[in-house]
Order: sequence, then structure tokens, then C-alpha cells
Amino acid sequence: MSQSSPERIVIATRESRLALWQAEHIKARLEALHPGCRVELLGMTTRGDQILDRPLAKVGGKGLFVKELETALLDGRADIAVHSMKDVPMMMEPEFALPCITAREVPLDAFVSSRYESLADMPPGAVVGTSSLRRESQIHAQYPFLGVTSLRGNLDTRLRKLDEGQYDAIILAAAGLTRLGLGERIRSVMPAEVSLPAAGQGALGIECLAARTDVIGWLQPLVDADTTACVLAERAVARALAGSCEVPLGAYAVMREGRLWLRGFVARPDGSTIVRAEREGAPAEAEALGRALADDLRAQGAEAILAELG
Ligand SMILES: NCc1[nH]cc(CCC(=O)O)c1CC(=O)O
Repeated sequence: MSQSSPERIVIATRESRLALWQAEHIKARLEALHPGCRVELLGMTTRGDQILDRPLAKVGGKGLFVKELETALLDGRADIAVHSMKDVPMMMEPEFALPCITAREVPLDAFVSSRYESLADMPPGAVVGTSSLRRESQIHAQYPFLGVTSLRGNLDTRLRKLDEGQYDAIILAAAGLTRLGLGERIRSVMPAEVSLPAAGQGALGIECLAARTDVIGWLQPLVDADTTACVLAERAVARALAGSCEVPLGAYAVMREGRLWLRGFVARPDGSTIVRAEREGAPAEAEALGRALADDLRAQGAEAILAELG
């Protein structure tokens, strides 16, 4: 087999149903791209999967979903790791690279309920389940008469808790539901104006060691340029504002007629203050656009919110 074609690729993956679906999806794409290559999954559990009794914001945020996968890259047990981009920390260690962001699915949030059509349809006192400060702050800002209660666990657990009546509705990423064939549970897709998504939501990223130029080459055909520009801009906003689970922050970019259209917000967790901004720019300047939008948000009041949240 030629030097440029891989004989074997090992994918490190979390073992949630969604993570395994995502890893299998990339496996199938790599097998189609590199006929004869043996693509295998190396499943593992991360701390993010184990800590279910409190909001991730309290125990360290996104890094909890990737650390063990990165260890498998470092010790050679795996060649790549497949992540939901929204779970990848904004700052990565220099020994790692993220050379491939694939085509995005629906990046928006989904309203899931058997009783109501949307947030606007819910009566005062009705309870929404989410553990995302991003989602919670936007609900409080627009629907202050609704209750918001913490919701942890994998996707199946969250749906079970809803079906058991612990909530009147829950909010999940539409991409997670559609990937697992649960699209019919989506009562309505939430417009970005109602629930601006998290940076990278709906996009898959493939991580490897920065030194693995061979792997980087193998992955290039899977790169989606438009999604990459959007996600880089969104992550630049979050990185510039020190984005983590602790800060209620959303960033969402779409490509329109060859230009990037980027929106962002920062809010107090109780939604009492919400600062929004938008910019458009060239895809090639995606990260600079994200940093400029972060400056706009700071200038419009985000600085004070971030200072309070520490
Ligand atoms: N850790 C939560 C998480 N990480 C990625 C997704 C959905 C899939 C994606 O955004 O690619 C979810 C579930 C959710 O937000 O409801």
C-alpha cells in the first residue's frame, strides 16, 4: 500500500451512544476514503461521563470529555480522537492538533416535550431541564416566568427523565437527536434568536498529535471548509472571552453568499443582563472576526459580566 495510504487507523472514543455513533460515522468515512485500511474503535470512559451528580461547570468543564482520549493519542494506543466540537476546550495543548472539522449538522438547540410546542407555549411555573448555563440564561432573559432545573446524563438518560415527568420540557442539541435517529422527539427546533448555540455545536472534530503529519494528510478529504470557518470564528469568540462552562456564552456563525455571518452573546446566569453582537467578514479571517466580536461584546457590557463570574 502506498506510503500516503494508511493500513490501520485507531479511533479513540467515549462510550456514550452519541460518541460511538460519531466515531462509527468517521470510521465509515475513512474506510470509504482509504479502501483496505483497517479502522478500529478504542472505547473509553472519561471523567465527564462519570461525574453526573453536579453541573459540569462546577467540576472543570469541557476538558473532562477529552483528557483520556488525548492520553491514548500520546501513548500510541490511538491515532485520532473524534469529538463533538462543542466539547473540545478552547485552548489545546501544543502537542495536539485538530486538523479536521467535518460538515456540520443542524447546529441549533431542540425543544423536546410531549406537552408543549415551544418555550413560548409554556405556562408560568412550567419547568425546563438543562444544565447548560448558555441555555438557562437565554430562557431566563426571554421567559423569566419559567423554571429551569439541572439536567445531567447522556442523551437517553435525559429523555428518560423527561418521560418520567421530572420536567415539562428539556433542551438538547438537535444534532445529537438526529444522529441517533431520535429526530421525532424534536417538538421544535429553536431559532438562533431564541437559543444561540454553543461554539462548535453540531460539528465533529478529529484530533491527533500535531507531529502526526501522516494522519493529518489522511484526514484532509474529510475537511469541510465552510464549517471549519464557522467553528473557528465561534471558538475565537469563546476563547477571547475565556469561554468555559462557567460563562453563559453563545457563538454561532453561518456562511452566507461566501461571507461569514457571526453572532454572539454573553449573559448573567439569571438572564438579568444579556449582551449581543454580530459581525460579518471573510472566511479566511474567521478567527480575527471572532476576536473582534468578542471585543464588541466586552465593550457593550460583557466585561462587567465576566468580571462578576470570575
Ligand atoms: N456534552 C454535551 C453535548 N456535546 C455535543 C452534543 C450534541 C452533538 C453536537 O453538538 O455535535 C451534546 C448534547 C447536547 O448539547 O444536547
